[in-house]
Amino acid sequence: MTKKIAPSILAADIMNLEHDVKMAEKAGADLFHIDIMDGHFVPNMSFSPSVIEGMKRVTDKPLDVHMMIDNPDQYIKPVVDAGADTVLIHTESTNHIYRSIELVKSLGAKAGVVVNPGTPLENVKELFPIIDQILVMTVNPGFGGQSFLPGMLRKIQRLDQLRQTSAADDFEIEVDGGINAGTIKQCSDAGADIFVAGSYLFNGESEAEFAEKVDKLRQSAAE
Ligand SMILES: O=C(CO)[C@@H](O)[C@H](O)COP(=O)(O)O
Repeated sequence: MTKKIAPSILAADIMNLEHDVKMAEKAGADLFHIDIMDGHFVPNMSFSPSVIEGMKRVTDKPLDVHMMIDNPDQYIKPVVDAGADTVLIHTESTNHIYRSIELVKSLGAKAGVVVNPGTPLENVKELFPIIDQILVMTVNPGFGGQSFLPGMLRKIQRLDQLRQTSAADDFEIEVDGGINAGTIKQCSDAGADIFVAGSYLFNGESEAEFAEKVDKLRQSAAE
C-alpha cells in the first residue's frame, strides 16, 4: 500500500492554522489528522466540528478525524457534516463499536477503529470486513509530544500478519504518537501505511525546514 504522511494539526499554530495547513500541503502532506478530545475520554480538550469545517474551506486534502470522546455516536453526524472524510472511533469509547462504524459508513464517510496501547487486537478482528483503517496508538492518547512506545511495534506487526492472512484485507494500518524520522521507519517496516506526525513537524521552523522533514519522513518510511 502507498505510504502516507498525515500532519496532526494539534501541534500546529492555532492562530495561524491556515498558514500551517498550506505549508503542510506544499510540503506534500497526503492528508490531515484532526484530534477531537472531550476532557472525559482523554484528560485534554481540543477541537470541535467547527475546526473541521474551517479546514475544509482551505484544503482539498482528506481530513482524518480522530474521535477521543465518550459517546462517539452522538457526534458522528456533526463531524461528517462538517467535512470529515474518515472518522476514527476508539473501541474503548463505546460498547457498540460495530454499530458506530456502520453509522459512519451510512453517512458516506470512511470509517476507522482506534486501539489504545493496552487494547488487544482481538477486540477489533471482527471489524476487518467493514473498516477502512485501523489506528494503532503508539502513545497513550490525549497529548502531543509524548515518546513513542516501542512495545507497539510488535502489535503493528501482528496486525499486518492478521491482515495478510484475512480474506478482508482491504484496510490501512495507521500509527499515531511519537512519530519521527526514526520511529516512522520502524513502524513502516512493521507494516504501517499511514503516519500521523505532530510535534516532529510543527515546531516553529521555516517552511523549507518543514518540507525537508516531510521528505525525510517519506524517505524513512520507504527505505
Ligand atoms: O492523538 C494524538 C495524541 O493523542 C496525536 O494525533 C498527536 O497529535 C500526535 O502528536 P505527536 O506525538 O506526533 O507530537
